[in-house]
Amino acid sequence: MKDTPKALLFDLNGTIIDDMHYHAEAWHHVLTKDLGADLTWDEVKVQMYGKNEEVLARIFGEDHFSDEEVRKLSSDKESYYQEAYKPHLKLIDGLHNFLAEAAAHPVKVAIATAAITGNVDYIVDNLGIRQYFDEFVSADDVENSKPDPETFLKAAEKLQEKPEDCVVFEDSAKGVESARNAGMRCIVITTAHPKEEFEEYENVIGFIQDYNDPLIKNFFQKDDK
Ligand SMILES: O=P(O)(O)OC[C@H]1O[C@@H](O)[C@H](O)[C@@H](O)[C@@H]1O
Repeated sequence: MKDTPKALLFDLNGTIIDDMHYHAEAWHHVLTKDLGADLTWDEVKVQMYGKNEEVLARIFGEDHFSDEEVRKLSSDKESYYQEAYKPHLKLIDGLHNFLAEAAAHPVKVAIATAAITGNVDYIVDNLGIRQYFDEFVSADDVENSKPDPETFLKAAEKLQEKPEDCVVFEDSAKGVESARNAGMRCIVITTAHPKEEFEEYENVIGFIQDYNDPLIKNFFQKDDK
């Protein structure tokens, strides 16, 4: 790849694993069945970005729930999600090879996600991939989640790299927007959203369907010369 980055920042949900459908199901259950909100499946999907407390505040208003209620609703949502997704837990095709290849190159690697630390641990430890990551930034580490740039800026800071030396891997428009706000280039994986949804983002440098794409196969080519 031209201008090989010094750091790779991976979003988690939809980017490392193809699980956004299960987040949508869990949110739909909590919001419509447990809380009785009048929201369609598509409306739930539109609201489903950022930290869990941000999702709840967007839908019900800032002070609608107490902190305790927010914690309980968030924990319910993650329990539904983890139980439903567990039988399907697997890395997106080609990612294991790409992470192993990155480990053999002078590039730092982090997970930078809107998910809570409990979900990061659940995914990373069940898949046995913790050793591939130098740092983790989750919902619990930031004041404002995506599309705010804080998640990606914090990851760059932890890795001691500049935003322009980072490449972000993302699957959602709000995530790409967050990377843009952080001044970072972005490769979009089209697991959950088609290419057309990203037209307005000039920081997108490529689209992949999975990590067997030629863009990924040739990622470190310049280094190897
Ligand atoms: O930043 P990521 O890894 O794409 O995570 C996004 C998702 O993280 C989940 O934990 C939230 O409950 C979802 O609402 C959100 O969409």
